Amino acid sequence: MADSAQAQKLVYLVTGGCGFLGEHVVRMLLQQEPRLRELRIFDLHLGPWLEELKTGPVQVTAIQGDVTQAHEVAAAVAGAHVVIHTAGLVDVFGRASPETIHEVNVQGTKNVIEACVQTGTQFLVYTSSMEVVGPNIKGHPFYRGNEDTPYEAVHRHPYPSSKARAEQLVLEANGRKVRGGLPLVTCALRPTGIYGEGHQIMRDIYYQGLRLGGRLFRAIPASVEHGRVYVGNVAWMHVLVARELQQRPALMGGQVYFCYDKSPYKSYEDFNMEFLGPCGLRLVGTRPLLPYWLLMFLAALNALLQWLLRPLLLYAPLLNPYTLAMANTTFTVSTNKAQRHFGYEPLFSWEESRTRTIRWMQAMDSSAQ
Ligand SMILES: NC(=O)c1ccc[n+]([C@@H]2O[C@H](COP(=O)([O-])OP(=O)(O)OC[C@H]3O[C@@H](n4cnc5c(N)ncnc54)[C@H](O)[C@@H]3O)[C@@H](O)[C@H]2O)c1
Ligand SMILES: CC(C)[C@@H](O)CC[C@@H](C)[C@H]1CC[C@H]2[C@@H]3[C@H](O)C=C4C[C@@H](O)CC[C@]4(C)[C@H]3CC[C@]12C
Repeated sequence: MADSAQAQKLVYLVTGGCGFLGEHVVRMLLQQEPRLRELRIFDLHLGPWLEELKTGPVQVTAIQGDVTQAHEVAAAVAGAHVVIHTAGLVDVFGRASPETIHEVNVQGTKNVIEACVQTGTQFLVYTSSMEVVGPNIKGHPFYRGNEDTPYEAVHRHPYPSSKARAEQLVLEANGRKVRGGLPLVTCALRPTGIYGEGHQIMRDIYYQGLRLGGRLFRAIPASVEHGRVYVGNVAWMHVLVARELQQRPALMGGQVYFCYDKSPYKSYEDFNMEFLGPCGLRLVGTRPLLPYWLLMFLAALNALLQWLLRPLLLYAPLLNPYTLAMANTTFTVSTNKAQRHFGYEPLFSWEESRTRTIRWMQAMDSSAQ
């Protein structure tokens, strides 16, 4: 066993380390990566909770920065052995312009790649998304597919388009020579809909239900399966893939892996009720209460209102044409590629994932009262 000084020798950088997923990746690294000497957390918005991490044996370096600024990224990457790039603009609600989404998700990823090449960082893990595959603009279902399932990945929306381009750039960069002459080794992880402690959309849906007297109204047929994965398991997969990428570059370099666990296949709304129900909410209707054409009309009306009101205020409801299409299209994965390539097994069972999420929501509820 190498002595502790030799064991703790690696510098990791997590971009977006203060986000919903990023925070779980940061905490998982500190718990599960024994070779960590320094953990750099790069984010546009640093969280106050970072201070509590600075009391441990690992040097935790918080870096406030913008991935769209190449020089800031290069300064943060310089000297890192591994970069986990989770930073991104996750917007399907029309909050940011298409240009801004592209600038952050695509140009920001280009800046991370070039920083690795210029400074000699050899390992890069990118947080991609299921949306790189689908649902496509034709609404084709993807039923329990895997990384090799044929599917017409056609996108028009800025967010999935930006994620698809960024993933492509990361995978194409695999094998490029970095400073010092060694090859850059990259891979991309594709989470489906992540849930768990800190999930803002779940929080928004909960408060929407409270405003409606503890009721949510079914809009999507229960038969439409939507892939979900617990944030702790996604974080664990990031830590494991970053470790094993160093051991098996030939096998794992340039590969994509769906993030998966034992979370059940359910509709988006029914799945959410696994957590919202124990918090006192009720989903009204065993089938959609409104016909789909009326939902499409209301979604289009929301999009029109957003456009009309934009000069005055940001109106960004959950229901818009894109989110309705997404929720209404089956997209689930069934794969074991991560297990076959780098021995991934979920760290948290479905029961643990569910319990942890419910506890978070109940704590959020009690603090809100
Ligand atoms: N939430 C999901 O269901 C889901 C599913 C699949 C993939 N993903 C991907 O996971 C990653 C993290 O998503 P999330 O849900 O945690 O989102 P999030 O918004 O909670 O976190 C994103 C983080 O990136 C930071 N960031 C944004 N723009 C930045 C910039 N210009 N420079 C530096 N930092 C910047 C934000 O401050 C935030 O802390 C994203 O790349 C997203 O596409 C998310
Ligand atoms: C208003 C109803 C129709 C309601 O059911 C809408 C739900 C809608 C807000 C969500 C349905 C599917 C979600 C997306 C999915 O889980 C995967 C995603 C990929 C990830 O990279 C980012 C988040 C998201 C786009 C996620 C966003 C919320 C939904 C659209």
